[in-house]
Amino acid sequence: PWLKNRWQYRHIPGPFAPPFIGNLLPIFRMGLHEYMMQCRLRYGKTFKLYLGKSMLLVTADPEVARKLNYRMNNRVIQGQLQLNEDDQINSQGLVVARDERWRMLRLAWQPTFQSGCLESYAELMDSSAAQLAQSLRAAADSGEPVDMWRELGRMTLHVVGSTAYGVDFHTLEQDASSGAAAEGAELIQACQTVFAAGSITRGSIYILLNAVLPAPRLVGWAARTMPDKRLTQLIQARRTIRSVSMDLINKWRAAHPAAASGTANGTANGTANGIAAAAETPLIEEISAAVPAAPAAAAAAVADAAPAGSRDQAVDEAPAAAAVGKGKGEAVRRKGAGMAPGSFMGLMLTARDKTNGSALSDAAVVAQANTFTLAGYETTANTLAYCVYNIAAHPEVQARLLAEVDAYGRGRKVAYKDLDQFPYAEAVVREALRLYPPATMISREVKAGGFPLTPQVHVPAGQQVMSFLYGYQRDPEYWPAALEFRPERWLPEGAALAAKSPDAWTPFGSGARMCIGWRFALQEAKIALVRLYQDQTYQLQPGQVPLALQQNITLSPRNGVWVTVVPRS
Ligand code: HEM
Repeated sequence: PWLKNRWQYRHIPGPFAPPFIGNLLPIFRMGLHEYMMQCRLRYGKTFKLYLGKSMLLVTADPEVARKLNYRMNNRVIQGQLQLNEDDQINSQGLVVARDERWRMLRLAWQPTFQSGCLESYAELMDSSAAQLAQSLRAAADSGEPVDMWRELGRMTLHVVGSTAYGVDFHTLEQDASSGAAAEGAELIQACQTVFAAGSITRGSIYILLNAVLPAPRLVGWAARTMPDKRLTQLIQARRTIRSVSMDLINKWRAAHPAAASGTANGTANGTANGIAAAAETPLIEEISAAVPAAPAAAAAAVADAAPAGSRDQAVDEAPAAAAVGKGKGEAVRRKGAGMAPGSFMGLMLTARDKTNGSALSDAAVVAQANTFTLAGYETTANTLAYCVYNIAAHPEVQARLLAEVDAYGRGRKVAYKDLDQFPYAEAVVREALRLYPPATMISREVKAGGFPLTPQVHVPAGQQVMSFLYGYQRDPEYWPAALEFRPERWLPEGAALAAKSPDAWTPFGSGARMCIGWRFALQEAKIALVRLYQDQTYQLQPGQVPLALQQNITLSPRNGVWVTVVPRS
């Protein structure tokens, strides 16, 4: 395939790539996102590069990316090491699922993100943000610098616990040395490890070998037999997250005995924290007996949803660059069927495949919960950390944000009905997502019929194409003052700085497979910004401008965002 690829795509420009290692050396040196940016500048909007032995076909043209994302529904998850049952479990999550299975899962997830639910999450998000602000107050008193990236991660995980599962993950407690707070700290550590250790450049040597050597089984065998430190940490971290998910299933079953009684392993067999027990729990097991009907609200919501994959639905939902600042999502304020916070697990456990009536196995439910926990943790924490960094680095932005926050009222809860009162905070979030998109590129597998990547190159079915959104979101062809942090470009007054293409801002992807949590994330970020700036500001520790970035699974601050917390008078 290596030789065939090189021949077949010889007309697509790209850097010289030696066999096996491909372009890994410069990628190691400057990071994948920066290297791809260089390729974009040197070779144009369509190029190829080699991530070890695998070729990446890349488009940095937002219009081509839109066509690709709307037409293709599967993504390729590259070079996964198959180590243990956690890999089998995680391959069933919504991010990885394909075709009909993905469609079924997407429908099952959807009610969680409808307006009715988002409304009920607002209070929980507000409470988590207020708790974080309160805990940062202690840092203000002591004058000790804090890493806002990590602090914000404590909050985003707290929000996942309360909104999706109706539990307190205890990640916001000040003293994490024992009890539930220590378990919360363990969960945070596990999430951080998954994101840090899963990358080619910073992860286990076996992840690198798997990218380079054309012998995945051999590498898999060696990794299982002689795991290195990073891999051992990764395996342990995944086990921790899975245990928490399993514990949440058990808790749900214990709290809903009537609904759970119909399930094969519907007994609450967790220990106090579930972490020890879950490792022994037989996970890969189908729910065989009659399954209770989905909760009425969920069923109604699923029935109402447009068929996933339809272009209309995606267009309706997509937060296109051009639309922002005008209607600001009236469409997304449609009232959905209200689900109580914490219903995610119930939705998953009672979801059924319409085609054959089967329920999700426990493994599949664990996979969805793992996905929610991880997706809800890292991306939003990164986004908010980029906001804090940029606000601190731009005094004029901070002044305007503070004016908006003060106009609402210091110490006041941020209510869902008032979210329209923070256009500037929203502009800050959108601008941070433009310059620092946590996902720098997204993948699609070309389906039958192929895809016209350029007028000369028709990509055949099965091939992966990446949309390099980090590239076009920073491209002066689409953005005036492209590399400047200018939130006003998202407001009517900043029309001269607005995007020149409605497709040039896609931090959440696009098409039917677009991020399912985008409204959740924007809402959380906005509420958090208001709360965090009500009583304090954050001053950057010296030496952090420009911010050092690194591309692991997400684009994250390489050394965190270190600030001193300054109380407001
Ligand atoms: C600022 C925060 C976030 C960013 C920047 C982000 C970005 C993305 C992107 C770029 C994709 C791929 C879209 C595509 O392929 O077209 C994605 C998918 C996904 N995101 Fe997010 N995301 C964020 C927050 C969240 C949250 C809070 C959740 C909720 C739990 C979430 C859950 C997911 C899931 C499940 C998918 C896969 C959807 C599918 O394949 O159908 N994300 N996200």
